[in-house]
Amino acid sequence: MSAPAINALRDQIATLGQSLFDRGLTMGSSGNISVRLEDGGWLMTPTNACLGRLDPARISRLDRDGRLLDGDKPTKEHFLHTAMYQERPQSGAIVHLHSAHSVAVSCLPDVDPCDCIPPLTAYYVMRVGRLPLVPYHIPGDPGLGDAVRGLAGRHSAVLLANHGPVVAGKSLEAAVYATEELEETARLYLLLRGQNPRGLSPEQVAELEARFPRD
Ligand SMILES: O=C(O)[C@@H](O)C(=O)COP(=O)(O)O
Ligand SMILES: [Zn+2]
Repeated sequence: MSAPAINALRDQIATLGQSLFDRGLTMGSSGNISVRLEDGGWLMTPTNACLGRLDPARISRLDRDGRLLDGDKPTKEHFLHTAMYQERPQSGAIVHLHSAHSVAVSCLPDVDPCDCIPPLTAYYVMRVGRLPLVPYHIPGDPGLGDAVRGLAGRHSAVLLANHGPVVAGKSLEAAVYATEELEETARLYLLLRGQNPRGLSPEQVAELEARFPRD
């Protein structure tokens, strides 16, 4: 991959990171973003960086073995990102946020750990699908990578208990769109709690999955 192409990806991470941060989808220095490179390595946001103020030149570049090639020290969740990529060869980017409504759902005592949010809307099914809950781990625990590895082959998005969403997409733009859709649907789910909302039927979900296959 040429240096200009890698620099364009660095710029895109900074632009979309700022967009997410400016809309309050993650706070402070929370969240991290990565993009897979053609040589098998990755760009990852540095640890303790604010997604709203990323310097493209300081974004970490790792080789296929996870060694830092340039930029600052990568996110402490690099284990989590690389585990998800290993299970999802079709995915080109991953976004992890502390988006409030998704985090709120991740703290509820009664969510279905196999699927935390019901299929309320068509777009949610098209972009996210079934959302499993990953048991709580301390941030940066390599065990989080192992826990995600068992799920990521079948799910492009997972919800870390008492923490937040991790969403993969074919491209960075696709991963950001899916993360936004997840956050909006988490908000709807919380708005509708206690009202026995009518979700989509299994037949309606199956039709959407056949017509609009996810990555
Ligand atoms: O919650 C955490 O500590 C991490 O998952 C996170 O969101 C930010 O960590 P860094 O990417 O290492 O800054
Ligand atoms: Zn986090």
